[in-house]
Amino acid sequence: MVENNDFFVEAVAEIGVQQIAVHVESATHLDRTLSLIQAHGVKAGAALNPATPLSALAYVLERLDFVLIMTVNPGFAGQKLVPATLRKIAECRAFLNERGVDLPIEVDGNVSFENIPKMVSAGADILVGGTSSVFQKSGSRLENIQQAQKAIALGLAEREGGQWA
Ligand SMILES: O=C(CO)[C@@H](O)[C@H](O)COP(=O)(O)O
Repeated sequence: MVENNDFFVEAVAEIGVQQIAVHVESATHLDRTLSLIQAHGVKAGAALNPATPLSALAYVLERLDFVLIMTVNPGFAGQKLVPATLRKIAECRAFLNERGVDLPIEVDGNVSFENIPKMVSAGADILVGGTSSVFQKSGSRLENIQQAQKAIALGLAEREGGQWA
């Protein structure tokens, strides 16, 4: 999470990223910053901290390419999942569906092998692989990715079973 968003959008877009998420908590003019991101040909997302309600998305839905639900309070790696965020992922999917909006939901924070199935089952489509999975020290990068893929498959099967429906 950064402040001075527009400065970082310019700097990060220049290095050729595919998507940028801006925190609604640090955006003075969220709609303007999302437009700025898209003007660089980059996908624009709105990030919500764990305690920020989904209603913060209501008037930027038309601008969004994805939603980012923070599942820890941003700041550093190695934190424990904030439990309410699992429910929030499912509620975000319902919030979008109710408004006829089909956007991918990204999740960031303690995306571990244990949490991935729950996150995917709840509706997460994009996972940030940090120290809890892809960069976990106990396995090689390849082993970690394979384990993450198995966890994703489990979550997708649970999602189809309709646990959160
Ligand atoms: O930056 C953040 C949280 O502030 C995250 O992107 C973490 O870095 C993800 O890593 P783990 O939660 O898996 O340690």
